[in-house]
This record gives sequence, structure tokens and C-alpha cells, in this order.
Amino acid sequence: MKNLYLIGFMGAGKSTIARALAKKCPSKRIEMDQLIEEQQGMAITDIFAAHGENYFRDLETELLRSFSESTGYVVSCGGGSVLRDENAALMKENGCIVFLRATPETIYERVKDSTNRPILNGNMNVEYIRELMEKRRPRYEAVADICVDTDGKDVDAISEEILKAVEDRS
Ligand SMILES: Nc1ncnc2c1ncn2[C@@H]1O[C@H](COP(=O)(O)OP(=O)(O)O)[C@@H](O)[C@H]1O
Ligand SMILES: O=C(O)C1=C[C@@H](OP(=O)(O)O)[C@@H](O)[C@H](O)C1
Ligand SMILES: [Mg+2]
Repeated sequence: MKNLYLIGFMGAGKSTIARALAKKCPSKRIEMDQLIEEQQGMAITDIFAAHGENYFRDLETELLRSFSESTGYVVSCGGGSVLRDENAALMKENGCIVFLRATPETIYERVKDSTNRPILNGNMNVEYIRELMEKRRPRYEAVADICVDTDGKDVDAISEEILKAVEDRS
């Protein structure tokens, strides 16, 4: 199996769906944010505060490179990782890219209590989420092999929809 890269805005459900998919099919799971936190010994918020966003983006590229030639992974990507051309190319090379979509209102409900999403620090509101989502949406859509709407769907239904779409493509 090629790698499955889950992309989309913060709160789209990448981490949650990756966990569900890893239970449903014989794959190993990679949670990019968690691996970076373990490697750095720091929370994402602290990495941003201590070293800045570019440093974090370099860590994402390094991590994607490290398994880009391996297969059989379900990868929960950081929401901004696919914005770099090099990262998108690494995902495309040996994987199927799944874009999880949700409206700004749904995203807000899912992330409003989050304290470890520094991009939303001080901007935790629907309008800011909508603005940033509109900037990122063309990118998510351009690189995606599969798009799945997640509003009002439970985790099991979304996972099944992804597995079916992947099967239909093969
Ligand atoms: N389909 C869904 N329906 C309801 N809640 C969801 C759904 N997917 C994710 N969530 C919840 O939204 C929050 C953010 O999900 P998460 O998987 O961390 O998103 P991401 O990794 O894309 O930022 C979590 O609390 C999770 O339980
Ligand atoms: O969208 C982004 O730029 C980010 C998303 C986060 O991951 P989630 O999408 O899992 O929240 C995390 O990688 C970091 O806070 C930056
Ligand atoms: Mg996540």
C-alpha cells in the first residue's frame, strides 16, 4: 500500500481519522506533530515560541523526507505542512493525498479549546479561521487525490469513505 497522507486545516480531523484508519487497515501510523514534539522534547507551541515558524517548517520537511521512500503508512500531516512545494512533492511521490474538508464553523467548534495550535493563538474565532482557510484552500484542493467532507459525519463514516475512495482509485 502507498502511503496515505491526510491533509487539511487544523481541526479537520487528520489525527483522529489517522488513528481510526490505522485500526481498520494493516498500516502503521505517523503523527507528524507528535513525532516532532518527541524529537525536539518540546510542545509545538514552545517550538514556535522558541525558534519561530520557519524552524518548525524545516522540521516538517526533514521528517517527511525521512520516510518518503517507505510505504504502508497512514500519515497525519500538520495542517500547514503541504504548503511548501517540496513537502507536497514528497507526499505526491509515494502517496495518495486525502484532503479532509470542514467549514470554518465546524473547525471553530472542534479547536476552540485547543492550546497547542500556535497559528490560532490570539485569533481563535470563526472569521480568522475562514480567512486563513480561504488562503490555504486552493493549495489543499490542488494537491489532493481525494477530498472528503467531514461536517456532520462521524469518524467511522469518514474512515470508510476514505477507504472506499482509495480502493476505487486502484
Ligand atoms: N468527524 C468528526 N466529528 C466530530 N468531532 C471530530 C471529528 N473529527 C475530529 N473531531 C474532533 O475535533 C478535534 C480536532 O481533531 P484532530 O483530529 O486533532 O484534527 P487535526 O489533526 O486535523 O487538527 C478533536 O477533538 C477531535 O475529537
Ligand atoms: O496548520 C498549521 O499551520 C499547523 C497545524 C498543526 O497541526 P494540526 O493541523 O493537526 O492542528 C501543527 O502542525 C502546527 O500547529 C501548525
Ligand atoms: Mg493533528
